[in-house]
Amino acid sequence: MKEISILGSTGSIGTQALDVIRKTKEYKVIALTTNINIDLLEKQALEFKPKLVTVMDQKKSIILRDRLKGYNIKVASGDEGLIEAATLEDTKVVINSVVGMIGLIPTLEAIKAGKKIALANKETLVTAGEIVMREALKHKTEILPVDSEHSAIFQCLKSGNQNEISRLILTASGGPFRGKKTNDLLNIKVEDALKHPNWEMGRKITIDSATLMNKGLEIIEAKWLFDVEIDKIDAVVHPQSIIHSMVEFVDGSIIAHMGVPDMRIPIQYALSHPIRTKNEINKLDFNTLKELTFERADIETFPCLDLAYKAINAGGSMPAVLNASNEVAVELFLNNKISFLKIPEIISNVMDLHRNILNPTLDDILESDNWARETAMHKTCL
Ligand SMILES: NC(=O)C1=CN([C@@H]2O[C@H](COP(=O)(O)OP(=O)(O)OC[C@H]3O[C@@H](n4cnc5c(N)ncnc54)[C@H](OP(=O)(O)O)[C@@H]3O)[C@@H](O)[C@H]2O)C=CC1
Ligand SMILES: CC(=O)[C@@H](O)[C@H](O)COP(=O)(O)O
Ligand SMILES: [Mn+2]
Repeated sequence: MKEISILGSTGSIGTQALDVIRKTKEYKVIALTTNINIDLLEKQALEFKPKLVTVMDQKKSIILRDRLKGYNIKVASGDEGLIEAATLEDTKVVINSVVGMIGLIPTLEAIKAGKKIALANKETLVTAGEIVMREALKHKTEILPVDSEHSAIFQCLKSGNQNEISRLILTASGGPFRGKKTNDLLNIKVEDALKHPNWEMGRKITIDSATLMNKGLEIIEAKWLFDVEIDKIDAVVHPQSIIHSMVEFVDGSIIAHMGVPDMRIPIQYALSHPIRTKNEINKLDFNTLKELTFERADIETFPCLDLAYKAINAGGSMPAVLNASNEVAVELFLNNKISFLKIPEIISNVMDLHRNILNPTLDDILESDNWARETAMHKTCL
C-alpha cells in the first residue's frame, strides 16, 4: 500500500486521482484538501478515511470539523493545513492538484520532507522552476509529471539519453476557438470559452487552453522538468489530442506518445511508475480513428503562447509575473469583468511594467507574484 496525500482532491485532477485509487486498491489515502468544497470533501473523507482533511477557507473548515466529529479525522485549514497535508509523516507520495501558484509552497515543503511528488500543478514550475528543481535534486526527490504532455514526454525520453534529445514537441488541441481570428473573438462568452474540444478540466486551465496560455505554461514546465533549452521546445496544434507529445532525437527519430484523452492514464502512471498497471479505461481504436492532423499555432490571434516564450527567455522573476497576471486576468474573465481579448493585453502590460529580477530568491518570486497581481488588478484593466 502506497500512502498518498492529494492536494486539491475536490478538483478535476483530484477526483480522477481518487477514481484511480478507488479502482486499483493499491493506495492508502492519508490526506485530502479543498479550497471551499466541504460537501465533496466530507464525502471523500467518509469513503477514504484519511488521517487529515484540510480546507483553505477557515469558516468552512469549522463547519466540516463539526460534521466529522467522532470520525478520528483531523480537520485543518489555511496555508498551514495545506502544508501539513503535503508533509505528513506517513505520506509517501503527494499528488499536487491544486490550481494556481498557491501550489508552490506545498510542493517545496513536500520536497524538503522527502516525499515523491506527482505534479499536476504546472504553476509550481512556471513560477519557480529553477528553485524547485534545485531543491528536488538536493533532497533527491522524484517529481513525476501528471500533465498529459509531460507524462508523454517523460515516457518518450526513455528511448534515448539526455544528450541525444534534439527537440521536445508539445501538442496543443488549439482550444475551442481554433481557426478563429481576432475579430471573431470580440464577444466571446465565458460558457463558450469553457467548452474544451477534448478534455473536461477545471475552469482556469480550460480558459488557459482557449487562449493558448496553457501551452505557454507547459513549455516553461517542460524546460524545468526535462532540463531542455527553450529553443528546443516547440508546440504544434494537433486538434484530436491523441498524440500527447513527442520527442525528436538527434538521429531524426521521433517518438510519440498516444492514447485516448483521459487524465486517469497519466495520473495512474505517475503513481505506478516505474511499472505499468492494468486498468479498464477504453483503449484507442485505430479502426475508428479518422485522422491525426497538425497545424501551426496562430500566435497573432492567440498571443499568450508568445508571451510565455518572452517570459521564459527573459528569465528571472518574469515567468512568475506572466503566471500571476494570467491568474488574475482569467479570474476577471470568468467573472465577466473583462473580455476574452483583454487577457493577453493585461498580461503583456504587466510584463512591460515589471523590473525583472534575475536569479530570484523565493522571496523575490513571491513579491513579484504579489506585485503582478496588484498591478494586473489596479493599473491595467479596471
Ligand atoms: N484538469 C486537468 O485535466 C488538468 C489539470 N492540470 C493542472 O492541474 C491543476 C489542477 O487543475 P484542475 O484539477 O483542472 O483544477 P480544479 O479547479 O478542477 O481543481 C482545483 C483544486 O484545487 C483547489 N483549490 C483551488 N484554489 C485553491 C486555493 N486557493 N487554496 C487551496 N486549494 C485550492 C480546489 O478546491 P475547490 O474544489 O474548493 O475549488 C480543487 O480541489 C492545475 O494546475 C492545472 O493546470 C494539468 C493537466 C490536466
Ligand atoms: C489534459 C492536459 O494535459 C491539458 O493540459 C490539455 O493538454 C489542455 O489542452 P490544450 O492542448 O488545449 O492546452
Ligand atoms: Mn497539459
